[in-house]
Amino acid sequence: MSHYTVAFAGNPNTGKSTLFNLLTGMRQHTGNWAGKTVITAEGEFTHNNHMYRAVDLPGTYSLYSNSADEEAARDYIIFEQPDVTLVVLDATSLERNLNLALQVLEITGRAVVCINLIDEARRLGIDINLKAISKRLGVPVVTISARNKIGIEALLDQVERVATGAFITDPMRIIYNDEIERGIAELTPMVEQMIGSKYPARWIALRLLDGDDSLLASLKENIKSKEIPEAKEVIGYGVTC
Ligand SMILES: Nc1nc2c(ncn2[C@@H]2O[C@H](COP(=O)(O)OP(=O)(O)OP(=O)(O)O)[C@@H](O)[C@H]2O)c(=O)[nH]1
Ligand SMILES: [Mg+2]
Repeated sequence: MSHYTVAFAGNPNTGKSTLFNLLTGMRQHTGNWAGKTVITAEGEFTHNNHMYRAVDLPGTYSLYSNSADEEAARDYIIFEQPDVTLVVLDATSLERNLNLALQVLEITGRAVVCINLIDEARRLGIDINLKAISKRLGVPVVTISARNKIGIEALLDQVERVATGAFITDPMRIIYNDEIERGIAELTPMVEQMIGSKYPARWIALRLLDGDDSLLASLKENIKSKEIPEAKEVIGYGVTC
């Protein structure tokens, strides 16, 4: 039996813990207000003879180090490198929710996008073009209702395909303006040299250009490389975004 780790990421209140509880049989606190999951919870489930460790991350609007929750979710995805990051989106506010999905895809292609609350979207007459979204994002996209237990098997099939490598993803990557891209192109090889190729160098370079010294502090803590410089040595090196 293979073992995989699946991390649940998403905006607050998108039903991550509802799905987590359904799959693991656990009782993570759920409810209709944001910020309930403050501590990362872990549980287990099986699907098609594979065993999964599920990790319920705190809900975040971004991975830009604006809060302890964002730092925790960001660090888990970067340093723990789950086999699959399951991005849970609210079908009734896709535009806002997709922002986080794009950020996750900049860090890892080992992702599945799960559009939850499809029952609510249907009630509101929202029509979602699943094929188009999936093609654009380059990873499997599935609609579910965690509360009504709809679409769960199909979701787990896609998680399995990404976990086992049966689905080779082609994650959408944002191309920034020339100045930022030049900064990224200069910094990325330096980042790779500092921390090796195991980590998402392009994304880290982008964040360093943006002055994200919390990320630099996490790199220092998680990667015991003497080559990681002080924040002030890197930040201010490139363009101001
Ligand atoms: N209509 C509908 N409501 C849902 C569905 N899934 C979850 N909910 C509701 O959405 C609310 C938020 O669910 P949670 O599971 O707590 O959301 P969360 O993403 O863990 O929230 P945070 O921990 O704050 O990030 C709860 O009231 C759930 O009952 C669904 O498929 N349909
Ligand atoms: Mg939660």
